[in-house]
Amino acid sequence: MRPLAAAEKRGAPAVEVSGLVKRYGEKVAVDDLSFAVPRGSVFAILGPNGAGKTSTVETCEGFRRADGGTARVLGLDPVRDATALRPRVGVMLQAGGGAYPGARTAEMLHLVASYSRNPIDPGLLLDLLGLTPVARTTVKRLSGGQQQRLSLAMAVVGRPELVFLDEPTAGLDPQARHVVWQIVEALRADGVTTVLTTHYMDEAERLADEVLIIDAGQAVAQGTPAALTRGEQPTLRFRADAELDAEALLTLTATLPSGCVATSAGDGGYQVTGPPSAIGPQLLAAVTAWCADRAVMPSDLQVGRRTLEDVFLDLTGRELR
Ligand SMILES: Nc1ncnc2c1ncn2[C@@H]1O[C@H](COP(=O)(O)OP(=O)(O)OP(=O)(O)O)[C@@H](O)[C@H]1O
Repeated sequence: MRPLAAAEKRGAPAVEVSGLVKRYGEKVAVDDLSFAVPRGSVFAILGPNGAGKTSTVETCEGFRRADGGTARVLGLDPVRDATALRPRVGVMLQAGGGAYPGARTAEMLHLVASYSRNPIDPGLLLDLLGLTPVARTTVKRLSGGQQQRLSLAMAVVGRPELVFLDEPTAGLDPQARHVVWQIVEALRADGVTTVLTTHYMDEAERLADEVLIIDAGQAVAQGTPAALTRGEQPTLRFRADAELDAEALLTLTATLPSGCVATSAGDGGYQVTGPPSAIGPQLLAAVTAWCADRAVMPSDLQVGRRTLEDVFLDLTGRELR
């Protein structure tokens, strides 16, 4: 058995980033970012396009050098100790990169598996990820989604201790997304640490033990999804098949229990906020009665806590996508 590294003995984080700075010329992509990923956890880095997610993980993967601060991975330096880290860390690059275009799918996965002492059965992974029908197809002929799934298989086949997944489900169909989620859950059950980047809030909420929200290279919030979305104000949300202008929203507000206010949430969506005691059956009845009076059909009606997207909007005034 491999002797335990000193960092493991101390229960040190799997990844520890401290004051990280990454620049491209004048552009500061990562701006004094610090976070720690506990071993065995799923850690999601969430942020809009260009927030600095890929720059951060690629620095941790040893593909980029930090311009300031430090990144420690399994207690080691990702650039200097790259050789020692390679068998212990799985990497899934953005958009499914990393496979040789001329290799066949199964051949590629067997090759990666051959670098590991105790790999997962490649055939099993191909099956699980729906790649068996294209096992003999060359990588360059795979669809984008198939390349992405192969890239995930390559990241996990060697039973790494830590996996970096850069937007693992971007562009995948719902069924493939669920398979990816199941794999991440299986990794966690096996004690593997996963760091993933995403701009899907539902993915982060479903998978992550801890979420770091970044914007313009800086951390804007960090915590468990439950802690981040534990809003002071529960909210009722709905969509309507007709536009509700400011005047309509005022008349709706006037019919609601005291303290409740109806506002537009943009994009055909509306929300009612108010004191927690008022967000209940009476409110629901008042909203639907008002809609019925005006022959407005409400849809996607839900009462609940804030989503990570709401948190992000509150923090930055911008949408997550
Ligand atoms: N090689 C590069 N050269 C110049 N600028 C870069 C380079 N890579 C990234 N950037 C810039 O750095 C910023 C952060 O990019 P990065 O890819 O890390 O963000 P991201 O959060 O992963 O975005 P996305 O969700 O679009 O993948 C962006 O403004 C991007 O344009």
